[in-house]
Amino acid sequence: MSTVIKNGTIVTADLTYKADVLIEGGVITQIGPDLKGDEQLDATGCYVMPGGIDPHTHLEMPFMGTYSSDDFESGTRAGLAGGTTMVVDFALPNPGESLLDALKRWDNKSTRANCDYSFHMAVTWWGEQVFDDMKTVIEQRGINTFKHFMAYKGALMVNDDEMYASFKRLAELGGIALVHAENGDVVAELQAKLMAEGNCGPEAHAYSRPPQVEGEATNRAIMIADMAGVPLYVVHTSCEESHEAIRRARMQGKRVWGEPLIQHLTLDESEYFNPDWDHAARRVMSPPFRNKQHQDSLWAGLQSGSLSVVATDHCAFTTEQKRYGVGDFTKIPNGTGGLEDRMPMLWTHGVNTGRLTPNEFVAVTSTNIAKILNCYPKKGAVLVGADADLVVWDPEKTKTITASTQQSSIDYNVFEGHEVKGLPRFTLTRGQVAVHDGEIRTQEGHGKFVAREANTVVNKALSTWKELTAPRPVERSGIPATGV
Ligand SMILES: NC(=O)NCCC(=O)O
Ligand SMILES: [Zn+2]
Ligand SMILES: [Zn+2]
Repeated sequence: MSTVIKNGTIVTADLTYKADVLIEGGVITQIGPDLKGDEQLDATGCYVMPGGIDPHTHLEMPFMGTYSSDDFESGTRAGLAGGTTMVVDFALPNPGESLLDALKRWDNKSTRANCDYSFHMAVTWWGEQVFDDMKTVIEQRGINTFKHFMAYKGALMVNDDEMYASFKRLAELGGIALVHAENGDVVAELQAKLMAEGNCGPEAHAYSRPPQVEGEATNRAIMIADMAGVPLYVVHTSCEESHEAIRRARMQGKRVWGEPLIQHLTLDESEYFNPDWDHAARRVMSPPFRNKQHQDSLWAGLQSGSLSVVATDHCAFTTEQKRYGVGDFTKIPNGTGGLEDRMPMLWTHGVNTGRLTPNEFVAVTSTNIAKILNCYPKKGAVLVGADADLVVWDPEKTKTITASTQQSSIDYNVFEGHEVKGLPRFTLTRGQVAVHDGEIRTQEGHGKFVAREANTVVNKALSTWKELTAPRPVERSGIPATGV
């Protein structure tokens, strides 16, 4: 069966033009005028864009004594409802667990996905087993991205020596390092101090994680990555201090990318001062929301290209789960949702305000990350041969975000009450219509794993440069070289 999207305007990261799109067998087979298909989708007045890719989700994640509430079924359904057609989740090994055993658990959970997905592998401890497993994960499982938590001391955090060892191994294998950049030692001290002083509420979560802890860790990760010779992707960049480090590194030619979240772009720290404990705790995430100056910095980064991708870090906990931290903010499970809202919120606050062009919107929600992760143009493109992961975007469609109509399984929405203008008319996952003019038609289990090869063009360029500039002994006549 074929499907044709008619009368729309195609918007990619670099082009805008009128054409129909024909889809057969889940892929785009023709782009041009007057195409015909068995099923017709009317895109009059709409943009036809690559579906969103959210490179940062935690679905059914074991964390802080519980599991995040959206699983691969509800999470990907939420994504599709908002125009996202691929998610990348983090496989987290327990201490001492092999990377491959952790992946088996993620394989089992992801069988329920409604859209395509991939995994990043987390390095949560270091040893010979991890060193060996990394090669298998890259070469046999098609995962080229490895995350390192510089925070969550006593749980997921790795130290500098572990991080350097892992980064060097990644450089050797052609992988990409990811970091959650916060100084976990300083955060732990600040948490203890605040609690001892009677600062126990959700606002203290923000006090315990000032921009400096993020700026310091981002700088450190950039320098360690540079010494190891590995490309670096900094997740959830929330503040000027971290952005500044990324911006400077990029200007120096270092291979570094930054990923702001839609939450940090559109919500601010005043949420934590809300007199309602539940309201504030529901917004506890790391890094915390910041002030307007930091938000302006993030927007400017997207405009200028010093920041590359907008994600969600979707990690949704119910109010009941958040209440584990009543009386002790350090026990509030960290995380917020956003999968359904990322694209409409970014369009509303980015494109409708003139901060982003529609093409830049496509770049930061889909194409840039597809290139970084090495799944372009299968994903992130409107091209013949690409997967038909598409969103037919109606720039006139409006709604007020509310938990009562959302797909996510939690009982609130951090964007509750926000008006958005710009929403999907249709969302297609490999050619299958998952959202049809407001009606959800997702199919559990439709999603397939997207394998991604290592040794991307960026890896190759960086290793060529590092080889060229490697320290070399100076040949001196009459003095024999020694050493092992
Ligand atoms: N971000 C957050 O608060 N929770 C999810 C885990 C992480 O990414 O740090
Ligand atoms: Zn994180
Ligand atoms: Zn995360």
